[in-house]
Amino acid sequence: MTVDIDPLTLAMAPPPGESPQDRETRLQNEREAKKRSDLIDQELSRQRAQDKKSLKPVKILLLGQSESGKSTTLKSKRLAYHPAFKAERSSWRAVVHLNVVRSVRLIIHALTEAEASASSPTPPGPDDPIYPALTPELLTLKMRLLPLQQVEEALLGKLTPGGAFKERPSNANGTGDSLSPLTNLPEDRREVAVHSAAPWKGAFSRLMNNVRTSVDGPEIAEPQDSRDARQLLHACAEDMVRLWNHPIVKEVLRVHRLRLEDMAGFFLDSIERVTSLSYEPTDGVSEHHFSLKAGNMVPQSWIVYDVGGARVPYFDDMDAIIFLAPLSCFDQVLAEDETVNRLEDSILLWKAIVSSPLLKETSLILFLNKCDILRAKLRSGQQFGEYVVSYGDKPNDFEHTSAYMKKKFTMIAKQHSPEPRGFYTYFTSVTDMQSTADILGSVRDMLVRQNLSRSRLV
Ligand SMILES: Nc1nc2c(ncn2[C@@H]2O[C@H](COP(=O)(O)OP(=O)(O)OP(=O)(O)O)[C@@H](O)[C@H]2O)c(=O)[nH]1
Repeated sequence: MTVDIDPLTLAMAPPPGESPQDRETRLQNEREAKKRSDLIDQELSRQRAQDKKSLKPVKILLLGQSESGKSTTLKSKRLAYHPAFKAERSSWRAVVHLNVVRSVRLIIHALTEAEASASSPTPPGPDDPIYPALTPELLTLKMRLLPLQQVEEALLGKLTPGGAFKERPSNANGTGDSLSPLTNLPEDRREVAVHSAAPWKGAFSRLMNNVRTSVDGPEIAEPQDSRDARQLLHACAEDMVRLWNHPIVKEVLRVHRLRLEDMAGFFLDSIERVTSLSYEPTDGVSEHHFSLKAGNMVPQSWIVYDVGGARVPYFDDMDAIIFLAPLSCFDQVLAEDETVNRLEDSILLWKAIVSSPLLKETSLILFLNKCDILRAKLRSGQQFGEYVVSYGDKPNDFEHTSAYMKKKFTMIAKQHSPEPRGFYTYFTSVTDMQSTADILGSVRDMLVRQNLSRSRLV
């Protein structure tokens, strides 16, 4: 007969022939070992709870000239799109749309003033504006666009918590014609604007309060009223384009001294694009939240700000800047200015960023990117020194050219940083999602260590 005894039971079994005294000693030892083990467990969970509190999110600013690989970096395997990202996109779209309807409202308001002045029984005084006469076609356009006011309400509802702006001024017939120009609006309503750093921060922090989720959070569906708003905007697109391009409207705006094109959030020249049903906003600051977890560590939250385009942004409180410099573009020129070499432009942007006093305490992480394309170009015989004259006739291979560029970027960081700061470089091909995810993992570890040592925890 066989007895099925598992090895653990066997190991824990009292030794054969154990005396009552030995048994008591053994049990006492076991009780003490258990007590120690429980204490260790308690300490570990206390530390974990403490870490959870002390681990601030890592805040990263993602920068680089257009086409340098910013979006691709964000798409790397472990940072794949997730619900919060979608929610932010749709909120950003709401901000763009809000700016469109708001601009249209201002035009309608100016037309109403022009109409009122034409029908006024008293002749205009010497200081009164002289408006051109409005055509019946324009008056019809104006009527047709009035329903857009509801869109503005819906969008404001989406962007501001708790419908804070329900009590907006409106005239007796409810058309909103009596609204004052933008400059007379309450401060917090003017804030929902784009192309201007400060208002953006306000608008986005409000958005984030509304839509912030974690990686594990639920998917946020676009609300019905916001979808209706998009449909209505789309349906009105043609009328809005006609209104904005109408020569009499231009003249009325001139007399009214309203220069919409100078205002934050000007999108009237892009009505067709931004009101298309498939419009996905790409312009402006977007904020990406996710959390990365390694082994047993507490998940580390990341916030990555993608400013888009080649501007030096105004952000404080960042842990690091990831700057993407595409090395492979040594033989290309800028689309907007064919006299400027793209690699040279990247160096200039780098110089501007590292010299910025506003970002002086932020660590720099340089991704010398598109290394795979650089390799392929050099292998096919493209001569690096022909475009980067200072390179001279050094060997035309990846090792030498990449090392040369690393040295150049490093020198600039050393010479132009207002204060000594953390500086790390990586050669990257961010289309290789796995290796980018690994590099971001190292960046995270490095920043976590940096944060911990700053707060004297290690
Ligand atoms: N082969 C290769 N292609 C890359 C690499 N990085 C980016 N690309 C490609 O370059 C193009 C531009 O990359 P994006 O990530 O869109 O660049 P971006 O910086 O977000 O560009 P903007 O949106 O214009 O600011 C895309 O087609 C990418 O697939 C790389 O390391 N290797």
